[in-house]
Amino acid sequence: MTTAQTPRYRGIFPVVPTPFTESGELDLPSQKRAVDFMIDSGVDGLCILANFSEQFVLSDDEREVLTRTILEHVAGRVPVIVTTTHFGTQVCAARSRRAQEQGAAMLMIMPPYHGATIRVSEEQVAGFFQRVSDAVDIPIMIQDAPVAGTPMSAALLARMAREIEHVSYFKIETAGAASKLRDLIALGGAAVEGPWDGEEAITLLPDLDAGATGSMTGGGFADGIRPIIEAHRAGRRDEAYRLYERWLPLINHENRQGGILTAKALMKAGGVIACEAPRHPFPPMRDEVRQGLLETARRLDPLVLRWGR
Ligand SMILES: N[C@@H](CC=O)C(=O)O
Repeated sequence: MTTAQTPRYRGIFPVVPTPFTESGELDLPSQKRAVDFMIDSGVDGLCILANFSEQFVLSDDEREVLTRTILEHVAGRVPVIVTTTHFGTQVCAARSRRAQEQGAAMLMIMPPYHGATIRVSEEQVAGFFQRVSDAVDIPIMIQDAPVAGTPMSAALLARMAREIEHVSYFKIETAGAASKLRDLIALGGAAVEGPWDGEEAITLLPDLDAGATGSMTGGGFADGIRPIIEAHRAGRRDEAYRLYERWLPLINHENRQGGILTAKALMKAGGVIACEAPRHPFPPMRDEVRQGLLETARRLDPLVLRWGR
């Protein structure tokens, strides 16, 4: 049995952004360069089709193209988590099965939600994950994110970890993430193979102190965040703290200012991708926000600003 001491995956698994052309088409050459840059920046793995990949503006056909293109291009260099969130259990199970066939290492899934008000009970949430788990043979990461508007208690998450075969990783992005990670680890024990955090690493240090073994960050500067995780893992807490202090302005900018478009703005500035535009109706990044982002990033000399030059 896999135990919490020997997780299959740990470390930094940033979200891969989805580059579009100015006219809003998928830009696959830029997509491949984004992936190559991210691997060069030192990721332990990648996550595709997440919210920071703008998954909500992609068609089903485009999801298929992106998954195939990225997994073929990565070609096993690092493990890839594929997000398969959908409200419908059958759709999510089919998406998940397909992602597994294409080579996904893990699936990331939010609980079922639709719009601002359509939600289901805890029992239905557990039943949803049970059926999706029954359809696959790879680990499932439950994404506990405010965007789903579905509060899941640590007790519910721990119960699903214990009772549902492939539910074993948890990305906790809610307020008070560190306390929730502590509760989840205490309640779930070895069934919680991967207690992770997200939210662009804005709560990374408290979450690592709480026992997080992985972090799903933004895609632009793993070369800055990975050393924090490694220093902490090696017990060099002062060094982890110093590094976190150094990178926190950029992490904070992504979490609170640049948001979903941050990685693409950095990659465009560094010559990694051709265009940073989002897809309509998502608004482009304001010039002042981009200026602040780039000024903050230049102080740190991240690889992203040098990789394509
Ligand atoms: N990092 C998360 C953000 C949560 O909504 C993601 O991209 O899905």
